[in-house]
Amino acid sequence: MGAVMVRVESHQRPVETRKRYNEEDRESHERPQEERSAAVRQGIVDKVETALSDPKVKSVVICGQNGIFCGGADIKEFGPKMSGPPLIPMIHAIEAANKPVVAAIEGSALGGGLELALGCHYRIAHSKARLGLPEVTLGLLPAAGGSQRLPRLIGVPAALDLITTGRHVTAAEALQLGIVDQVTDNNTVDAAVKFALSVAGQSLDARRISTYPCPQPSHLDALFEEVMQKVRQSARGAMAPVACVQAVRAAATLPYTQGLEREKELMATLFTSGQARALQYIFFAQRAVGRWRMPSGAGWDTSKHRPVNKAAVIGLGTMGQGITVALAQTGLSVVAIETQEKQLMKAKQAVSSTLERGAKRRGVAPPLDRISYSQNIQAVADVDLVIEAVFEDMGLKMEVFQQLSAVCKPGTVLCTNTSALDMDQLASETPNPELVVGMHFFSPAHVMKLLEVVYGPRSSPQAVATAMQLGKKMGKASVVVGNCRGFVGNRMLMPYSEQAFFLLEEGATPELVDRALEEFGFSMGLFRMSDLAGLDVGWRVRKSAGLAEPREASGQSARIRKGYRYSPIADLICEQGRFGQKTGSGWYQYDKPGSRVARSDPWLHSFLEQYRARHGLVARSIDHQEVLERCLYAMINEGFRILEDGIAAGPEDIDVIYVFGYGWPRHRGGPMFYASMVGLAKVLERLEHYHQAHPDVPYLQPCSLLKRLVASGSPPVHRWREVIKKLHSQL
Ligand SMILES: C[C@H](O)[C@H](C)C(=O)SCCNC(=O)CCNC(=O)[C@H](O)C(C)(C)COP(=O)([O-])OP(=O)([O-])OC[C@H]1O[C@@H](n2cnc3c(N)ncnc32)[C@H](O)[C@@H]1OP(=O)([O-])[O-]
Repeated sequence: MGAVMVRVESHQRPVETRKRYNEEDRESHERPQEERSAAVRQGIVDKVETALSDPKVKSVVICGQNGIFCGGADIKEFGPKMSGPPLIPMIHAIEAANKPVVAAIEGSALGGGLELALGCHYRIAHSKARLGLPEVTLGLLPAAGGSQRLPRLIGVPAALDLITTGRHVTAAEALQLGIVDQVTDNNTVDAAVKFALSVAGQSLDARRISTYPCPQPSHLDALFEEVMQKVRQSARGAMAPVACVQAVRAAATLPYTQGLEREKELMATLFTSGQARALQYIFFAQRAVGRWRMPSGAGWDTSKHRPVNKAAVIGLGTMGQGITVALAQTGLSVVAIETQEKQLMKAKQAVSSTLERGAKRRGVAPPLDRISYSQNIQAVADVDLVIEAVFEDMGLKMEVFQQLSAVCKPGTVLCTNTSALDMDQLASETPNPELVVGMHFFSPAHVMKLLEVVYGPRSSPQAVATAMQLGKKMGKASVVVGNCRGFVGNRMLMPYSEQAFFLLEEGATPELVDRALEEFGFSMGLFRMSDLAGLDVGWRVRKSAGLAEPREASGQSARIRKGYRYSPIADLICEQGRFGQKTGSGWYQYDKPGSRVARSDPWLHSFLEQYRARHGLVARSIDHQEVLERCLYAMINEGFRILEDGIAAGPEDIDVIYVFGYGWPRHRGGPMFYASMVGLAKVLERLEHYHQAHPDVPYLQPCSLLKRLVASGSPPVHRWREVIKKLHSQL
């Protein structure tokens, strides 16, 4: 006997076994998750010990199961008391072995999985394998020696990049970096066994990474200062990226054992932090939204999607161009329709250059030949799915849907990219409203990860399943939501921005509000974001809602709409032609139209003072706490209304929407998770406080679902779905 195989059972089962698993591993699968993970570690310890003590065994191969090496520690197992053998001594025992131990890496070697492989003497990877230390994305750091071994193996700059970003690298890049010793296209385990036999009996002194000196770049201190500054800036308050830099610094400046101690200390500051819980919540929320369900009960596991091999985009404005790029990058054939010739030529150029840039970055050929352009809607006769992205005007969209109904083959799924119009009204323009759904992309559509898939009262589960499958193919975080004004994301944005406008009336400035939101972790505060998106977009929406009509310049009625408080400030500066970056001025001023650097604008400050004087408003000092409570709690309150209305099935849906589409800081878990962290009773009390102060602001009136959750003892966020289900069953 030569090489012995130690097989690692992973917690992520390939797709086909997720729905069913065979009898023999029913026993193992029915054991609690944490017991299973502890058993995996115990299994490795036992098998390696046996192999090392068996004189017939010359070398050992560690491999995974189901084509996956190991996705790391079991996130579900994280808690105060973890059972079974700890990772670090287990990996030390492997590294100290007197027989070669080779890791056969297939699928993923991530986190603790890569740390296990770094403890082995050699690493053989399949060409399709993905490797990385993504702990920072979970609010943690590589805590099984990874932050000490990786810098010793590949150098400080490369290790800093992988550990502070958590990005996965391909096997090819891992070979180039020196993480793996060989890459194979064939059976990895066979290749590893062959390799293990070939190195049997050879000295292993030079193969124990923890004994390596850490390469010292000449400008070590300057390098760490520069990286720490960059990391602090992009982290926007996230703790883990900073701790990752400190851990790698320990590797570069301390002996291995002391570095390992430092790694442990830093991990202890992160492990139970609110941020780690928020990031791990989002990890599972991203997977939970894939298990979508409609109020009818139909869902991901009961609805088969229609095959989509050819898709069409109608209207090649900014959104249409982004959607065309995103579709072409999936390998689909795309028909791009634009009736205006000039716009068609402009769009073709923009789409081609975007695809060329993307292909160059990925080192592949641009899929330009997959797209056919036409001014004639007849060209979509043989497509499987259409995404309409024409100008946001109901009349125009209804016309397009009438034309599509006449042209498209039976069964074609018709999707609208509207962000505010009633998609069910569009469905009425077709003989098959069951085939109509919303696919609400976010600009730029080929970059932004979020996709709201909107079902109307007549949308079929199959049409929803088809849109969700296409969203997955585009690499989107796709969330199924019901049809209502603004769906989920934009609907919650209304109370958020309304409060910000009211705060300006009461004495705040755009700078103060934005600073509070950016310190909270948003990449951009509301006013800077609005200037980027264009103030005319929101103005058009307020006009179509009958809110923005100009009224006489002073007195109470200018600030009342439909009996409730309203702030016309944004409408008034739009009337001045101030639409933000695109016009060179908005809530801030910019050097010239199109420039992105926002500077305080004295004109806007004096405009606010005159506005307050005209309406008899007295400015008062407003602190960051009030800005956060009013803007975020009003948004959260609307989130509860959305859950109550069944427009979103659970808090995870809302949180994934806000993290992937609205810049909500990921390390804060999303608006609903944040509410659970703050404490629902606190959120309710503060809303009641502000509603009492502003009884003419209905968005501040606490939602009954929030009251119900508080009354039932504020259950943890992952239990809200039960309360909501019970609520809906009683309705
Ligand atoms: C000491 C050490 O330093 C530290 C402390 C650590 O090691 S911290 C841990 C570090 N490891 C990670 O960050 C890797 C996280 N996982 C992934 O990135 C991906 O999963 C994947 C590996 C690239 C596969 O993607 P996939 O698209 O093929 O399938 P999936 O849908 O994502 O996953 C399939 C199923 O497996 C579940 N799952 C995946 N990884 C898991 C993990 N690490 N823990 C628990 N569950 C996990 C997931 O929730 C889903 O469950 P369900 O939804 O079916 O119920």
